[in-house]
Amino acid sequence: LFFYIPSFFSQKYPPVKFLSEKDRKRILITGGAGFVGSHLTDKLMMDGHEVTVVDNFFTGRKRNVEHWIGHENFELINHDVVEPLYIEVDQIYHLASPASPPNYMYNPIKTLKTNTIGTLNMLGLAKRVGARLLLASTSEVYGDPEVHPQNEEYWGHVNPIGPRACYDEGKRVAETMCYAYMKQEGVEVRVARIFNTFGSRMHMNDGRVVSNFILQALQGEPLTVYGTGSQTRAFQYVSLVLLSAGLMEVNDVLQGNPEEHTILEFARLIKSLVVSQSQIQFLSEAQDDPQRRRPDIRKARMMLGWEPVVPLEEGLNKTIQYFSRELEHQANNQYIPKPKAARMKKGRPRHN
Ligand SMILES: O=C(O)[C@H]1O[C@H](OP(=O)(O)OP(=O)(O)OC[C@H]2O[C@@H](n3ccc(=O)[nH]c3=O)[C@H](O)[C@@H]2O)[C@H](O)[C@@H](O)[C@@H]1O
Repeated sequence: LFFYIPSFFSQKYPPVKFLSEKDRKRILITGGAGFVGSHLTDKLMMDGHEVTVVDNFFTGRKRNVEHWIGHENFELINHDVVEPLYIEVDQIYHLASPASPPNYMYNPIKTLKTNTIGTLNMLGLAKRVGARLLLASTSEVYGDPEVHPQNEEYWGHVNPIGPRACYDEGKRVAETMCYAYMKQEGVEVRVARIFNTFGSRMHMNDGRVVSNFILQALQGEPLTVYGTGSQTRAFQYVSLVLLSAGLMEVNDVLQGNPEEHTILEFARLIKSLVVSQSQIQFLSEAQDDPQRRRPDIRKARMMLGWEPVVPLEEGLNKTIQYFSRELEHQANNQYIPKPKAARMKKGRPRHN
């Protein structure tokens, strides 16, 4: 005997707001199953919109959005943005791209295609259906910056043939494409330059510093500091990025937490939050590693009333809890991956 149980009886979803036809938008999120994209998916779903996630699952994971599968407002499409996409939408959040240095350097040509052809495809879609498009850009467009802190007007200092170029230059030309489509075709575009972000749903093998240090500290392995550790970053907890939903209303604002730390300070902080006996191990520095980075968020403050809401330590503690659960989960599955050796290869010495 076969009983049909409609999915709304058997499935529990996070609560979603009801929006009238007029207020409800059809929103496409490329890279919506990734670390940042899946948090944005949650926010826009809970706000009551219809969300279509497009992901090729190179670094994104179905697990990150599985709690929405089957919901009438949600759709998940396994699709690579390098191929054109024909759907009807009102807004596009274009996040698709590997983001961590070891991931984007794994296949630089593919990273370039994703950020160039992928962005052209999404702008073409935006033009065709009259949708507004937000590009998730990055502080990496500044390269190894000569101006500190970085603001919206700074043009950056990028090595166009270095190991990071596939991503840095890919995102730079993606920004250029957005403005060309705006000026030439009248497409409404928004560019958000997002600074170093961390939080739950980062992949264990992500290779960025926060997930590496937390996993190393939790597993009693040495924390791998590249170079002297005197290079700086300003880290924001992922919930902050979600305010970028508001960025659909305001143009070109930097997004980040202006609290700047050296990587060595950061290693010590994580060690103490985890209460870990791990050593700190110094490895050779990564080529073209930006030495100082911090956003000047005056414009965001003025235009959005925007402030970092989650203090660094609180965000780190939440992320530590997330990775502890991940490790337990993996242990139950008998498979404990080590954080990826994320070091970038030093290139051939340059002749100066
Ligand atoms: O978030 C950003 O604004 C951009 O910058 C990041 O690049 P990066 O800042 O180099 O991010 P990490 O790989 O987390 O490295 C941060 C610093 O920690 C160092 N690091 C990294 C990993 C590690 O195990 N040890 C270590 O000392 C790196 O050399 C670097 O100086 C990533 O490329 C992107 O996710 C993003 O677009």
